[in-house]
Amino acid sequence: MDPRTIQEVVKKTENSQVTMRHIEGVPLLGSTCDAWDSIYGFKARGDDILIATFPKAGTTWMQEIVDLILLEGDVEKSRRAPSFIKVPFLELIPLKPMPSGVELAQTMKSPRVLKTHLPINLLPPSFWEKNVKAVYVARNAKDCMVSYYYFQKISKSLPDPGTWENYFSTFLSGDVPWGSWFDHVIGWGKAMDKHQILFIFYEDMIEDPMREIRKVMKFLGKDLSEEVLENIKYHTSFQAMKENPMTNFSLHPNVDQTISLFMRKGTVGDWRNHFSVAQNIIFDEEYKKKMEGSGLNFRTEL
Ligand SMILES: Nc1ncnc2c1ncn2[C@@H]1O[C@H](COP(=O)(O)OS(=O)(=O)O)[C@@H](OP(=O)(O)O)[C@H]1O
Repeated sequence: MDPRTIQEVVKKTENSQVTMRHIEGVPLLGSTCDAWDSIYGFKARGDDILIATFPKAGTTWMQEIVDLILLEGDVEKSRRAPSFIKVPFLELIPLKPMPSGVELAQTMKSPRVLKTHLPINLLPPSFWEKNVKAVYVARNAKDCMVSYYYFQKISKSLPDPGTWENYFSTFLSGDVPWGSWFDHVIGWGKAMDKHQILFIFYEDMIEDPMREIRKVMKFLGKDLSEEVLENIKYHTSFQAMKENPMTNFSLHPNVDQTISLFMRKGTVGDWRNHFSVAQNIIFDEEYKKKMEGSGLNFRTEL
């Protein structure tokens, strides 16, 4: 990316105010709400591949895996641009001169890989009209909460998370950008019956990345050699992505990594270092109520 573009956005961001509003009861960034008609009216193509997640569930990791599968393991080509440019973020409206997700997607050749954090009920209908394949990555809520807390501290596009104590309640009540983790995973989980959705757990990716990469490969209709798959696994490991400027967000104008890194820990169970005993009890009670009958089994440790 042109360094002048980055500087321009950094300056504007410093003076901008983050606002949140609602679309159908879901809290979203004000800029997304302002542009809602163009986002909801987005024209998907039949060969698009959608990566859908609740924030911090492993989106960037899956983006790299999908990109490398499509490129049949060509690492050089995968470094053609930062992950947030090569995979347009559908509902994101960054400050000018950065293009919006929709604008970026419209200029791209097929097959496009697209990112969204939208809950299923807000997804532009053209995705299902065109029978687009979607990979949904789900991560347990406790680790998502911790990861999101740190990300809200470093992202200038998101509201400040406040104290951990306050954030715990805010997250649990679903008052964070993109709303309730519970509604998100349950909604996308149910949609598996009707649409081409591959549901992948972050915890499974940590446990056995090769197994999960193979699932994605098959879903995308590819057949790659063991050697290529090993290479993809290596280049999408936490360490490799942490060192790669194209994936570690060091080139992102709205993320200040002096407080915390984007590639922060990449583990299962970091919530134990943040949840108090009381918070854990409150969380588990709420979780039981909300997730009963969902058929989804999340692991909070391996
Ligand atoms: N390769 C790999 N292996 C393991 N973990 C990884 C990997 N890549 C990203 N991550 C971790 O994913 C978290 C960021 O999530 P997202 O990419 O979904 O963020 S975002 O919502 O798109 O901003 C964030 O989690 P935390 O470390 O727990 O904060 C990243 O470290």
